[in-house]
Amino acid sequence: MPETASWRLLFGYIRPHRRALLLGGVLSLIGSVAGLAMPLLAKTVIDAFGEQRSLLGPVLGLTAAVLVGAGVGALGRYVLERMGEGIVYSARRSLVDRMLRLRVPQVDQLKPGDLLSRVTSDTTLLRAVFTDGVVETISAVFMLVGAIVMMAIMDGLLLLITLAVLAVVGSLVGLVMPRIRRAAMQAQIAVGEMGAVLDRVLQAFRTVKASGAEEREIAAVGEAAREARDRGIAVAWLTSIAGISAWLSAQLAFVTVLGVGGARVAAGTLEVSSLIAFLLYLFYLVAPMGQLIQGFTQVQNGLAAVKRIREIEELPAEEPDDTVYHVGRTPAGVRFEGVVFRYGDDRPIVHDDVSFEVPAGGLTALVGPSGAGKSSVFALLERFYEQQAGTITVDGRDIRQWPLAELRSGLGYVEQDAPVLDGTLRENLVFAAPGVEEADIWRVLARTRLEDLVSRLPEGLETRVGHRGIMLSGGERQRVAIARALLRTPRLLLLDEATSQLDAVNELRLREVIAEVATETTVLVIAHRLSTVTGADRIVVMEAGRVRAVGTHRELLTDDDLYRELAATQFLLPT
Ligand SMILES: Nc1ncnc2c1ncn2[C@@H]1O[C@H](COP(=O)(O)OP(=O)(O)OP(=O)(O)O)[C@@H](O)[C@H]1O
Repeated sequence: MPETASWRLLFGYIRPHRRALLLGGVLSLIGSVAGLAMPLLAKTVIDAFGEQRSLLGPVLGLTAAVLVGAGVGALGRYVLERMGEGIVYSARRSLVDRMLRLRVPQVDQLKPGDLLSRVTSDTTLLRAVFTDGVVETISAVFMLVGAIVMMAIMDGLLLLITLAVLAVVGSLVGLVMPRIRRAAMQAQIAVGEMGAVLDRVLQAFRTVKASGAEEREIAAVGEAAREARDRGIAVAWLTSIAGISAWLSAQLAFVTVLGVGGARVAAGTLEVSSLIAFLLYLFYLVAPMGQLIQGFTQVQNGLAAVKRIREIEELPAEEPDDTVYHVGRTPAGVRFEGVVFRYGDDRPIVHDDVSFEVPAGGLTALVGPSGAGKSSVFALLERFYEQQAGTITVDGRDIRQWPLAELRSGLGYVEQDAPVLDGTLRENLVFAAPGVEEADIWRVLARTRLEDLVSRLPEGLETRVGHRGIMLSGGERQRVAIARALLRTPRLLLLDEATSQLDAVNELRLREVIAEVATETTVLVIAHRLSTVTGADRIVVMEAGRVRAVGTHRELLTDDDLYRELAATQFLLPT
């Protein structure tokens, strides 16, 4: 991946904050200038002392430099930290925006825990790039150049010695930096991996316990944490090698300058005050060199983080569309014609020339053995995936021609294991139709037989249902999902095995509900239990990616062997 693209993205984040960066940078520089003036001012104090002049002026100058240096420096720091928080905020906003618009096939390939760590952990590293990274680097360079200029004014020979030492440090740091970047990238990957392992455990918390797998999973998370620690240590190790070399070189330069300078003072070719000021400047080099190394490291960390953020931002995403579509309530008709579909070039074929029609209104059922490709029909209709060949039309119009948001706003979708989201029951119900009227909520609750549940709950509709609706029973969760889809007043309701977790009484009621809904809209239901769909207007029998028969329950009992077999195993054959 080209570095320039990472830099471009990095500066894209800074653009809205460039004034703050400038202000913070200028304040920090003023602080540095004040710091830089101190040895010179110290020299004037010493000289005044030696020449028995008034100390008032030089001491006041020195005090002012100390106060300005500290005050302005602190203010500059605050401005930069504030800007850093702003950058993290906008990076998180844009990353989350992108993430939620990613296409389903891309998200299939990603690990949720790793995605989470990119939003929470990687973005925080951006803060340091500009506060500790770029600004500190600039101010360190300024300090270094300033100190070198001052030293040049004082003594050329001593400066040469110092520069020779700096050259050694510079080349060493140059060698270490690419390694720091690689290690920083690996450290971030390791943190993401740990997030992914942890997420896996938390998603299957009960199964982990029931399988007695706690120890193994603790070890797996621990292993990922150890990896993250080791990678972090590698960065720290490389940074300290660079840091200690800078420090040692400064000490070496100090001793040499002291020796050579001392000899020259003894020979009378150098003033003591100049040697002291020179040595002070030499010490001034140590801090900026450390700062420079720290700054470089932060920039490397930031670049590694930006690379991980870019990986997500560069994935194909759906176009944002905030148009409010008024799709009406007229039932929609659907047609699959010669559809060929597989989930990826290297995946087996899922739909092999699938053609069938769902007329507007009424109840159509999709049945067939597991893996026949029934749920994939819904995934294609929602345009989560694109078919490789053939056409799918809604109301006679190719779904690729519909604005995505308009297409989806006419669909109610209850997926297999439809999730209930953490939040209140009300939030879950109005999730797909936020502006819905109270009366509509109660009408749908009555339809899905959820009124009893609501009256039993301590806070009614405002009761929190827990992560993934854990405080509800399986059947209740499923009915909540159906109610949610119905509140969208869909033109086409897609129910994927919607009744599999309901008890016999509720299933019967729901069958009535589906029949009722089918008088108002088009209902396409996937059912394993044929009992739910025997009354359907039309049943499409799928097997191994093909449509093998279409008809009513009665017709199929006589015409289709597979259907008869399915019915026989479910005790549905007429006696
Ligand atoms: N996201 C996916 N990525 C890759 N392959 C998938 C994906 N979803 C489903 N498949 C594969 O596609 C095939 C058809 O799956 P599909 O869910 O459509 O079948 P189904 O008829 O609904 O089965 P079931 O009744 O068991 O839910 C299966 O072999 C499955 O492994």
